[in-house]
Amino acid sequence: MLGPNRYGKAETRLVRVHRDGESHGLVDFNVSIALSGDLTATHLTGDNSGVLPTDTMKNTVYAFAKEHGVGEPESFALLLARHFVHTQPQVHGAKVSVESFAWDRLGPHSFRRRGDHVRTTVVTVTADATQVVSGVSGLVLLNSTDSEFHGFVEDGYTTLKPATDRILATAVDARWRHAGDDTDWAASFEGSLAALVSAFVGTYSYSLQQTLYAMGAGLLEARPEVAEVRLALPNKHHYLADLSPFDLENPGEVFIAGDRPYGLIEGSVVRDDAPAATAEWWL
Ligand SMILES: O=c1[nH]c(=O)c2[nH]c(=O)[nH]c2[nH]1
Repeated sequence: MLGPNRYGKAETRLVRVHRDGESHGLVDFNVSIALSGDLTATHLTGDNSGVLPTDTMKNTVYAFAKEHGVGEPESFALLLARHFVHTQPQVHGAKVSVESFAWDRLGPHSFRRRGDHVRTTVVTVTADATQVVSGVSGLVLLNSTDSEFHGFVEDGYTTLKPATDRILATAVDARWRHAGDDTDWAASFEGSLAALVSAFVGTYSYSLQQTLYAMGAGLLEARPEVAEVRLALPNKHHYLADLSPFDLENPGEVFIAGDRPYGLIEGSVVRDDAPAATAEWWL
């Protein structure tokens, strides 16, 4: 028997220049589309009469960018997802994911790509439900103090020493599910990002787990339109360098930046009256 399936065009790279007057606008997206529905025939017999080519999906991205312009990633993803569900009777669900790369303005038509985090969105549309998830990935944060880790379980294999002052660093991968599908997406994203960062900065931490909860709760407090936040926080370990062979003291000043393995702390923070999710959306 054929199990769950979907298909689409992954990673359509779109750059849209808005030439409205002297000063150009620039939008830089990576768009992935996945459609599901009545697709049994193509899998079992090769009958493609219900298959909208993935090539067409790519074309639709570029044509819509011209016809409708491109604003917030959530709005563009909603436009595309609704288009496929509403115009293709055999398509019952559309998932559109967008990575948005930020460019800082250098002049009226000059830009510099911002090197750090990527803004993300995943929109899922079916006949009777719409779900919008926004997020950020690759947001690297570091506190050089105000972090301790001790009181943990010690068994026969434990060698970790308790830490009363350590570096806490992570690359935030956060997604948050909106309660509705009509929000000021730009303000919501900027406010959510600011809330995550401010909780990381402002939390005196006894574990990355505690910081994770503070970040999720901080976002929910700041943004009433958000129902649930999921975070994946790699613990970017920094090891105090042993300088004693050289008769040098090292009171939390020289560190070895670890690469792997790394701790991976994951969790969600959800409003107690949050509406149920209508599609899978874990990271
Ligand atoms: O914040 C931390 N949480 C852990 O669960 C953990 N485990 C570990 O070895 N170091 C840390 N740090």
